Amino acid sequence: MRVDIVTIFPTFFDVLDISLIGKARGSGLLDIRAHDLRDWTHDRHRTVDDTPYGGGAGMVMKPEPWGEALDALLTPEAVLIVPSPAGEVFTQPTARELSAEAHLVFACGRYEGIDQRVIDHYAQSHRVRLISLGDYVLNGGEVAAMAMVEAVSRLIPGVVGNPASLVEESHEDGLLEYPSYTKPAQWRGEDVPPVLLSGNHGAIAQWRRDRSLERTERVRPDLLPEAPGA
Ligand SMILES: N#Cc1c(-c2ccc3cc[nH]c3c2)n[nH]c1N
Repeated sequence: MRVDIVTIFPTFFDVLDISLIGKARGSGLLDIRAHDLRDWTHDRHRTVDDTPYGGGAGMVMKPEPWGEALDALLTPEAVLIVPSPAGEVFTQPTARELSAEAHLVFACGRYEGIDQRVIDHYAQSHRVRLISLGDYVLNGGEVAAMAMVEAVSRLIPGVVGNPASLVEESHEDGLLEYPSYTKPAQWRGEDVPPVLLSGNHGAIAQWRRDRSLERTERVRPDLLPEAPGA
């Protein structure tokens, strides 16, 4: 998978050089490139923003640099992802969907956002998705893009060593994951649940399912599957 990220803070994505994603980049599984939007400006101050038409506080990102950048980076099959609080909320199904794509291009806005004509222009020729990380306000699209790149990349075969570890995770089966334990068997007077030491794999699987349902009912009842006939 190729991922291009356009931002005025390209060094923000240096962290993608480490850990599993860094290894996947090294092995060629992932081709992730961060680009400085200002490389597509032509004035002495490398200007990327201007005052909003209609007045109001803040600045809006100019369309010209974005047009030159996206013309240079978009391929016909690319999905253009614009992190935005006005977008669809990013979920594990969204991550799985995007992990099947060959090319993702992230347009990370700042200030009050990107001139709407950029989104409208590329929607005529490409799949464009406005995606929100959640219902809270960030200062720009970079944090959201980073989260999405990690959530999508880890689903690509070969990026995470043991694919089985992707199965029993929160949200992968639509529920929150069960609690996990490791050695020592006793710690500060607390014991590991005995069933986990029993070697009875059926009982362990059932205990884990019960804990997952219990946790989901308590913390995220909205994730519970509808009762049949509800
Ligand atoms: N995704 C997402 C966002 C944002 C966001 C995204 C882009 C820009 C550009 C200027 N301000 C932004 C906020 N806020 N909250 C979210 N969940």
